[in-house]
Parts: sequence; C-alpha cells; structure tokens
Amino acid sequence: MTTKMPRKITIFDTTLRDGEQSPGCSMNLKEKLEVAQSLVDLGVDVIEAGFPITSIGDFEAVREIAGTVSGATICGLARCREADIDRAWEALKDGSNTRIHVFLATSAIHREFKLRMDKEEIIRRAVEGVKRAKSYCDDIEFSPEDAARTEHDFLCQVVEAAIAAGATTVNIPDTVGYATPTQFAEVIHMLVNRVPNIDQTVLSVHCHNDLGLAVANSLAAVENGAGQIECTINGLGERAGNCSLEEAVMALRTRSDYYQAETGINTQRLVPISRLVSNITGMVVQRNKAIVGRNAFAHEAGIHQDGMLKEPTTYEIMRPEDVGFTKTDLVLGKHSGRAALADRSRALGYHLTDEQVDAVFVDFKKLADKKKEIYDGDIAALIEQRNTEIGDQWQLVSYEIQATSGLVRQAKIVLSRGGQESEATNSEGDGPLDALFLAIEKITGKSVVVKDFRVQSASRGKDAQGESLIEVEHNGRVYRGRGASTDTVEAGVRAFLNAINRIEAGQDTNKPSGAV
Ligand SMILES: CC(=O)SCCNC(=O)CCNC(=O)[C@H](O)C(C)(C)COP(=O)(O)OP(=O)(O)OC[C@H]1O[C@@H](n2cnc3c(N)ncnc32)[C@H](O)[C@@H]1OP(=O)(O)O
Ligand SMILES: CC(C)C(=O)C(=O)O
Repeated sequence: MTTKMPRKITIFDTTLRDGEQSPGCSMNLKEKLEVAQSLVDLGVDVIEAGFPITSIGDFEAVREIAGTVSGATICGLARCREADIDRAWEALKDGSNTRIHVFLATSAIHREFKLRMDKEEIIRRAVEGVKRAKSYCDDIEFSPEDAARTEHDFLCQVVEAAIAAGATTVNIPDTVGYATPTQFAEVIHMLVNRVPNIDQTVLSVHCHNDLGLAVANSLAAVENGAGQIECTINGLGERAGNCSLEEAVMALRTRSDYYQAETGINTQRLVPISRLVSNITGMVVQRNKAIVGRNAFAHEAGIHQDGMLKEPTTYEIMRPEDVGFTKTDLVLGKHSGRAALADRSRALGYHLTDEQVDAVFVDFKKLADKKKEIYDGDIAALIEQRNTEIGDQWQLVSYEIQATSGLVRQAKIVLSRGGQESEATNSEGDGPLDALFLAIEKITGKSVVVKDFRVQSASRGKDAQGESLIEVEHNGRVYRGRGASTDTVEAGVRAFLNAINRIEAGQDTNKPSGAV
C-alpha cells in the first residue's frame, strides 16, 4: 500500500500590505517590525511587507524588515511601472531572501475604465514589468489583478507570457471577492490544464471576502492545484478583508485527510498573533470568529458541556491548545511574580526586554490590587500602553470631576512633564471626558478635533479594564492614542494624552485627515 505524501502549501502573509489597506489600520514602523517578527515565529513562508512606492513610511518599513527580519522571504509590491519596481528593489536589496511582486489588472472592466489599455498593451506591460523585476532578483511574483473576472482565454495568455518572462509565482486574485468556490476552482483547474508552461511556476491565490467566501475560494483553489495561499491575520484587508490565515491553515490541518496538504505554520502561535494584530490595529476580533475568537472554544449549553466532560471530541474538532489558547487557565494575580508575567507575555507574542518586563510589572501589580484576576487581555493592554509611551511625554498625575447628569460643574486635571506639574480647570464641555480633554488642551497648548473614540473591555468581569482607542486630527494629520485603566474615564484621558504625545513626537498614522 502506498501512502500519499501531503503537498506543502506556501503561506504568503499580506497583513502588512493588503491588511494595512483596511481603513484605519495603518501601522507605524515599530508596530510593523513587531508584526513581521511574530509572522516569522508563526512560520509563514513569505511576508508581503508593503508597497514601497506608496510613501516614505512604507518604503522604510519594507527596507527595515528586509534588512533585519530573517526566517521568511520578504516581498514588496509594485505596479507594472519602472519607478515602482525600482523603488521596490531599493527597499528590498539589503535582504537575503526577497521577492518582488508586480501586478497589472487584466479584466475587461479594469482594462477599459481604470487602465485604459487594450489587451496587447496589458501583455506588453506585464512582460516588461516581470522582466525588469527579474533583472533585480530571481524570485518574482506576478498578479493579474481582478483575474476572477477576466476572460479565460486572455487570462491564459497573460499567465503564460508572465511565466515565460520569468515569474516564479503567478498569483490569481479575486480582487473584488466576486468568485464562488466552484467557479473559482474551475478557473484554477482551467489554468493548470491550459497554460503550457504552468509547471514552471507556483500557482497562488489571493481572495477577498466581499461575499464571505475568501477562505472557501482559497481552499477550492488548493484542491485544484494552487500551491500558495495569500492571506492575512484575522482576515484583515481592503473592504471586507482577505482570506483569514488562521482559518485557511486550520482547515488544511484539521481536514488534512481531505486536502492531503500541509503548511509550515506553528499553529500554537495563531491566537497570540491574532491578539497582537488586533491590539496594534484597533480592529476588534469578533467573539465568535472561527479559530481565534474568544468564544471559538467556549461551551455554554448543558448538553454540550456534558458531552465535553465525557469526551472533548464530541464537540471540539480542534484542541484549543493547538491554536494557542491556554486550556488550563494559569491565573495571574497579585501573588504572581515577574517570571510568570514574562512567560505569559511571551506566550501572547510579545518580545519584551528585561527592562520592559520590569516596567509592565509595576503596572501589573497596581492593577492586581484593583482586580481579582488578571486575564490575557489585561496583560496585552498593559504592554500596549507601555509600548505607546513616548520619551519626555506628558503624564497623567490626577484628575477630578464634579458633574451631575448632563452638566459638568468643574473638571480639574494635573499633568506632569520632566518632573514638573501643571494643572488646569475647566467648566465647559459636553460631558466629563470632553471637559477633561479641554483641560488637557489648555495645559499642552495642542488643540485637536476628536474623530473617533471607543472604549472596550480588555478582559472579562465587572472589574475588567477599559481600553480606550482614540483618533484625533491636528493640523490636517491624524493621530491615534490608546489608554487602559479599570476606570473608563481615566482610560479615555490616557488615550487622549497618548495622542497629544504622538502629536508632539510627530508620530501620525501616515494618514491625512479625511482619508480612509
Ligand atoms: C488590488 C490592490 O490591492 S492593488 C494595491 C492597492 N494599494 C494602494 O493603492 C495603496 C497605495 N497606493 C498609493 O499610495 C497611490 O495610489 C500610489 C502612490 C501607488 C499612486 O498614486 P498616484 O500616482 O497619485 O495615482 P492614483 O492612485 O491616483 O492612480 C493610480 C494610477 O496607477 C495606474 N495603475 C493602477 N494599477 C496599475 C498597475 N498595476 N500597473 C501600472 N499602472 C497602474 C492607474 O491607471 C492610475 O494611473 P493614471 O494616474 O495614469 O490614471
Ligand atoms: C495586488 C493584488 C494581488 C491584490 O491585492 C488584489 O488583486 O486584491
């Protein structure tokens, strides 16, 4: 009897490029480096680190990641334009394992209305783009954007020409999430059978989730010969997002009997990286999200609990430990020490120095005095709060608020900077927080417009920490702030202060105001 060897599927993560295109999800250099390092720990094969022509910030991020992060291929995106390709290579050239990804739309709609190019020009530009990229580096990916809506005969011609020009991976995007699983499977099957040089390339897929079918379409493609899946952590990405990495990977693993395929992903890192990306981008993961949602392995119904107690496989097709949930809840509280805190931080995907552990430990002990139990969400919020700190910053000393419903009588705030305290009082504002924000503006001299403000629970229970996320506009630029506390007003004040500190440090979101 012969056993069929599973096929290895390449996991191409585009959280830092397509994921970042998600409105409000821009990341700064430090955050991108942290995500890139965690993607390596996760075991992804390729990291699409950005689109270097986009901005100096994107260029620098790709350059820094290519130059410092090892353990995965680092990829940069480029249009089929010389300047884009040259800029991508400029960003990648210091890396040891790099890929240039060139793309050009091929569907009739994109040809006619967006690019205003005929079929011949598309083929010529695609070939020129691949060849120019190839003159810099061996590993070249080509994507016929909107492939899923492209005429089959033309798609075959473009793919064949791109491979002949040197594309080592050809990626088939369903750019607008229009495909259905059976139809997308037919496209992949058709390419495998009709493109004569298809065996000289890795066939990849890049599916969007507009109809909620991105994972299903990607898996249908794998069944028909695709060897690479492009995906993102938490399914982040343009509009409704991309194929979710955690869902695609766990489907391949849990149903390896069916797909006969495997990936190199260390699945125990899935929950930690999901939380990291959620904390950094402010995109909350829905509780019932498959694999990494808080409820993904929670059971409430009595009949299910009864089954679980007798035999977990009655209601669980995956083990929570396999995706990074801690089954045995190691409770962290006021009697815990640095070692347990450092261990849990590592498990959550943070790479903290000893000094950073010491700093977070101070906050941890203060919190433990207020709360019965410290959950993973609390630890992540404490670390993120320290991560967002900026040197020589304004610190909150205390605040007081006198208010009755609908009327603020007086808000007083005391801030310190460089050891010196300043205070301001204010009796205006639409509510306690607004009044405190106005008082902070008086002290710091920075006037802003609040564009977005949210408070969410960082963990469980009525004593849970409130985590506040804010976006403010100042001089036409957008700045983000984050703050956490068991007191939700204080969390809001801390987030506001963090945004003010970012204004002073010039750390905007790379987003002009009004942009999405
Ligand atoms: C499906 C995807 O996700 S593709 C990636 C999408 N991501 C992004 O667009 C994010 C980053 N983009 C940007 O920062 C900007 O769009 C830039 C810097 C790339 C370009 O900015 P601008 O030069 O101002 O052009 P703008 O964005 O307005 O228009 C895009 C231009 O690129 C052309 N274009 C689009 N795709 C391609 C391509 N693959 N190859 C060549 N040209 C292309 C369009 O036809 C248009 O050209 P035109 O100005 O001659 O009409
Ligand atoms: C650049 C390509 C792969 C893309 O993002 C898309 O088509 O959605």
